[in-house]
Amino acid sequence: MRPSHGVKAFSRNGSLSRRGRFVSTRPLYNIMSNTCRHGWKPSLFTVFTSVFIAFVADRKRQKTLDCKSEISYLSTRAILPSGVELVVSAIFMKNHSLAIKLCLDNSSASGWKTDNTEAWLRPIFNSWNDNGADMNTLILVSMWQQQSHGWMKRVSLQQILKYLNSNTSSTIQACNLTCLWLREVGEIVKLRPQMSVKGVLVTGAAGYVGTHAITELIQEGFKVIALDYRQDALTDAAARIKAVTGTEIQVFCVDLCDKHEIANVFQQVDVSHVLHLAGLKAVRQSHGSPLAFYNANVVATINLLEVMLEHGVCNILFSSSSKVYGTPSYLPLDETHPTGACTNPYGRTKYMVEEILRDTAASNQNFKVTVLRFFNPCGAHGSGLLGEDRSQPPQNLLPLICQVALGRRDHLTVYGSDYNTPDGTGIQPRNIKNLFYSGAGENVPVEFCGRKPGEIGACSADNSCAHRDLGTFNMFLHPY
Ligand SMILES: O=c1ccn([C@@H]2O[C@H](COP(=O)(O)OP(=O)(O)O[C@H]3O[C@H](CO)[C@@H](O)[C@H](O)[C@H]3O)[C@@H](O)[C@H]2O)c(=O)[nH]1
Repeated sequence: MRPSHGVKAFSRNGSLSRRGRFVSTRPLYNIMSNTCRHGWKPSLFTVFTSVFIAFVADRKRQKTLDCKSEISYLSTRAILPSGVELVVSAIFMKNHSLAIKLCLDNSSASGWKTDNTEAWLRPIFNSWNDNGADMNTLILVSMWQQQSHGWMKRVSLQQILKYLNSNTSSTIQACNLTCLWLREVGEIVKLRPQMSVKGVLVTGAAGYVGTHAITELIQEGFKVIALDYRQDALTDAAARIKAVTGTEIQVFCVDLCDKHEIANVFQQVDVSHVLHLAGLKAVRQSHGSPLAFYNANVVATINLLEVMLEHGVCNILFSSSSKVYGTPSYLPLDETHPTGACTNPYGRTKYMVEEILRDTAASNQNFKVTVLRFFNPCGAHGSGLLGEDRSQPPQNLLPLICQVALGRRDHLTVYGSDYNTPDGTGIQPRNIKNLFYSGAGENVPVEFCGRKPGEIGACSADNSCAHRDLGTFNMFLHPY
C-alpha cells in the first residue's frame, strides 16, 4: 500500500496556504473525496492523458487499500437448491472486516444487531426451519457461527474465503454461491472504501477531456450523468462511450448559461459530484469575442454553482488552465506560482472562476473544490474511438501537428519566432519533432508568421505534485 504521506502546502501566499494529508493513491477517487477535504486544491496536468494513466495504474494498487472509516452495506439474494431464497447481507467495516447476516425471504426485517446476537438469531433460525432450509443452508449457517463466534462479530474476508475454499463444491453449493459473491463484493468494497458517490455529473461531456473522463468513471464503477450543449456531439459521444464501455449513459442537452435548464437536470438526477469541464477554450479567439468567453466560462459556472448549492451538491472538480499564471515568473510552473496576471481573456475567465470557487469554498465548509490546471492536453483512447479528430478544423498545436503528420496539412504555421526561447518560438518544434517523429525520422514542415496577441514564449509544468498525490504516471507515453 502506498504510504499516507503528502502533507504539503499548495501555495506560498496566505490565501492558498492550506495543508492537507492524502491517504489514498487513487487519482479520481482522491480528487472527488480525499482531496476535497481541503476545500480547495489546484493540480497541474501537462498532458491530460496522464490523469487517466494514473487512473489505470492505480486501479491495481487500490485493491490493497484498507477501509478507513466508512462502512459499506451490501445485500444480495440467491436461490438455494431447495428453491428457498437466501438473502445475504454484509456490512464491511474497517480493515476489510465485515459483519454478515444471512436470512431467508423477508426475515431480514429483523434488522441488524451487533449485540444480543442470540435474540436476533433465534427468529432467523426459526424462520429457516419453517421454510425447510436444506443442509446446504445449515452448513452455511454453522460456518458463520463457527467463524464469527456469534452472528454479528466481525470476521475478516480472508478468513471467510479461506473457510469457503476449504469446502468442496458438491456439498455446499450455497456456500460457493456466496463465496463467489463475497469475492465480488470484497473487490467492490476495497475499490470503494470510503466514498459515498451518488452520481457524477459531467459538463462538457461531448468534449475531448469529457469523453475520456466519462469512460474512466464508468470503468471505475461510477454512475455518470452527461451534459453538453451540442445535441449531435452528445449523441455521438454517448454512442462512442457505449462502444468502449458497454454502458449507456444518461445524457442531457443543456446550455449552462440557462440556469433553469441546469435546475431541470438536477431535479431529475441524484448526483453528489460534478466534473465541470464545459467552456470555450480557444485562447486566440478569446481576444475577438471576450463576452462570449466570459458568458460561457464565468456566467455558466456561476449558474452551475448556484444550482449545485440549491440541491446540496458540494463537490466540484473544475477544469482550469495553465493560462491562469500568465507570464511565468519562473519555470517550470508549479501550483504555488502566483496567478492572475493573465495575458488573454480566456485565461482571465479561468482565473475568475478559480477565485469564485475559492470564495465559495471559504463561505461554505461543506463545499469542496479541486482545480486541475491543464497545460496542453493530448492523446487518444486505445480503442481509437475517442480522441481529438473532430470534424471542425483544430485550433490547437498538437492536433494540428497530428494533421501535418497524417498529410492532411502541408505544414504547421508557427506563431512567432522571436521569443526568448532556445529556438525563438513558443512551441520549440525540435521537441515536438522528437515527440511525433521519433519513429519516422522526419521533420515537421513549418512556416513562420508573427506572434499572436496574448501569447507567451515559454511555459512548462512542474507536475511533481500530481505525480506525488495522484500516483506515478508517464508524461507523454499513452498506456493503452
Ligand atoms: O497553429 C498553431 C497553433 C499553436 N501555435 C502555438 O503553440 C503554442 C500552443 O498553442 P495551443 O496548442 O493552441 O495551446 P494554447 O494556446 O496554449 O491553449 C491550449 O492549452 C491551454 C492550457 O495551456 C488550454 O487551457 C487551452 O484551452 C488550450 O487551447 C502557442 O504558443 C501557440 O502560439 C502555433 O504556433 N501554431
